[in-house]
Amino acid sequence: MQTAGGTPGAGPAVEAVGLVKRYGARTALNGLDLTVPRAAVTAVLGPNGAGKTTTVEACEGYLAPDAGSLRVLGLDPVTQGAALRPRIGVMLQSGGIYPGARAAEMLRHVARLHAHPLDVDALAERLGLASCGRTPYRRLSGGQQQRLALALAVVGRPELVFLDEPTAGLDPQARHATWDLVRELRADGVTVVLTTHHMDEAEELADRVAIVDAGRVIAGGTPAELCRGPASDVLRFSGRPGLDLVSLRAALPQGSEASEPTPGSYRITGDVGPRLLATVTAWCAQHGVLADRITTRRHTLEDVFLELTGKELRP
Ligand SMILES: Nc1ncnc2c1ncn2[C@@H]1O[C@H](COP(=O)(O)OP(=O)(O)OP(=O)(O)O)[C@@H](O)[C@H]1O
Repeated sequence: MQTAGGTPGAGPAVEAVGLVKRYGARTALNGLDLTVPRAAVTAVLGPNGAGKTTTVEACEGYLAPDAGSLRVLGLDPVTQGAALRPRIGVMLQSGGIYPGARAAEMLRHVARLHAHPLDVDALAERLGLASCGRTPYRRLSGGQQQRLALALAVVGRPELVFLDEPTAGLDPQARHATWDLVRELRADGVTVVLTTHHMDEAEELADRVAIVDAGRVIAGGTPAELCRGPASDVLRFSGRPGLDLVSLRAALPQGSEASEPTPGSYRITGDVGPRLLATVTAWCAQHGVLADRITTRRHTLEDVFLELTGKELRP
């Protein structure tokens, strides 16, 4: 799929510094800093009410921040919205579509507003919308409405696409079709910003992740960078109680730590990989220890999220 995003411009796609947005006494954004690189997928994660949708809506020019600076494709979304809007695609969580409009008509209408739209029929086909093209929006299933919103966001070949929870409520097949489309957009040089509650979605798709909590970005980086945080991967095994931990620690690679949280149950942290596993089993063999129930668990984005926000990712 060819899009207009193939020639990335200079500078980040989004640069937010110290964004503040208040609704009466409630502060939705509390000094939010966010940089979104071009031609990559950035996932914005956060618990309910963290400020994800508010951030995206500010980027789209739907609301004006009370303080801070915001540039999207180098433009101010509020004062330069007319120049910005044709270059971005927006998929909202819900609403914004006339209930009586038919899916195919809507797609063709939006395609006509752009100079180099995607092939409408091909897009409808791949998102499973071909069979419901004549169905009014209000009669589409929730998943079909969701996929139509995605199609409307990308049909104009935007440089930058905002997808607010793009797979919420979709069945696994539609979810994978959405993921494939996002990967293709990125391959074509499009910048994608998506909010999600699904950790697997962020791990599958995102080049970069920003974790938002209480109106601020509290951590950011590649998924691998975030997972390399202070709490590391864990290898556990069982053996006879009271093993010589001093000797075991001495055998482990630098940066690893061994402990016996409960008698006979051992926990080793560090860079859990084939080398560490081989070291531990070799040490056990040397010391006549039959290590039982060996498990390894890599530190996931979900663990990082929990540690940072104290909250489960899913609502
Ligand atoms: N129009 C509004 N009027 C009043 N408060 C609002 C409005 N929009 C958002 N808020 C509040 O601002 C905060 C941030 O909301 P926002 O929708 O950005 O969070 P979110 O991270 O997208 O949450 P969710 O994961 O539930 O979609 C919340 O406390 C919310 O109640």
